Amino acid sequence: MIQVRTLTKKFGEATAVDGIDFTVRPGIVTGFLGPNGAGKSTTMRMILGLDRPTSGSALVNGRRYIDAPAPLREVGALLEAHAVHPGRPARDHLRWLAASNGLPAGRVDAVLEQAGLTEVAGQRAGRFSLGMGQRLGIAAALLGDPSVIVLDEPVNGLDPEGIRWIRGLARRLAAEGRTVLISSHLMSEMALTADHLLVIGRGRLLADCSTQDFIDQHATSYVRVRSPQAEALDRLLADHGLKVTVHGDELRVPATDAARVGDLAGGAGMTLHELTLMRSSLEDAFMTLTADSVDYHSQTATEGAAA
Ligand SMILES: Nc1ncnc2c1ncn2[C@@H]1O[C@H](COP(=O)(O)OP(=O)(O)OP(=O)(O)O)[C@@H](O)[C@H]1O
Repeated sequence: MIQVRTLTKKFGEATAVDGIDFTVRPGIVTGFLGPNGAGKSTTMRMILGLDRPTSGSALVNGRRYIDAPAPLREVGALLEAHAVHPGRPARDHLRWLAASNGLPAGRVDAVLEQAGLTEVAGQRAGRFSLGMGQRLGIAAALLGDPSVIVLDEPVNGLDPEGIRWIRGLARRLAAEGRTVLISSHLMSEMALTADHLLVIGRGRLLADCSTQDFIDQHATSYVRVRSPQAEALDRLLADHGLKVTVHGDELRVPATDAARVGDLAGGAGMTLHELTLMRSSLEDAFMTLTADSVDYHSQTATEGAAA
């Protein structure tokens, strides 16, 4: 597992990561979510020993990554910028990595297969599309059969098929009992991929909970009611203890009260023109949560949209 304790990183006066604490557990996919510049990459780089913490610690399986005797067997990582010699065929790139890290050559074909690159293994990496390049980066991350996998924005720039592939792979790796940490700035993508969410904004941890809890807590829902007798209906619902709010020509009641609204209106002979369950999207919930932590954000309203 990964344990991060009061981890802080300052670049001069600027604090990129501000005393965060979290634990990433095995067997599930943990999503590391935050707007641009929130501190995701810096945190991941500290986990991987590429940046030195200003204070605090980041431990992988109980020790610092740089103290691991065989790092590639312990942690497989895909960072945003990965160095691949453009003239070298994909298979040779992986062979070189395996040899220089004392890993068995047999792993190369195994990870090519896992990444769906067997057919193109002889092609030069420089000719690869973005999606194939990401697959090669992931193949390299899996070379040491690591128990911990860290992927920084793996779906960035990928087409829907590539995104679905990453999602499936992450879930398979977690189901094998591995610890999987994936960063993203896309809430909707993480909601589909991650079991657990760590939400970060301006270097601070804003949420550390299961994806389901996040949805339950942050994605609000209500029932939209329209009726030509709105005023009378408002009084009727309020008389029966329903919490009604009026927004222009619509009434809103809690999501659980849809059937009661229908029953009460029907019983009183009132006409309904609409009875719709409305959900604010998770993206809205994420933007609301991180609104104060975004460096530059547009002024457009994020009013709840229908699911
Ligand atoms: N080497 C560096 N020197 C100075 N500032 C840095 C450095 N690396 C990151 N920062 C700053 O630290 C903050 C966090 O950056 P980081 O890259 O960790 O964010 P992020 O959440 O990964 O965002 P993104 O999705 O845009 O990559 C940003 O304000 C960034 O400008």
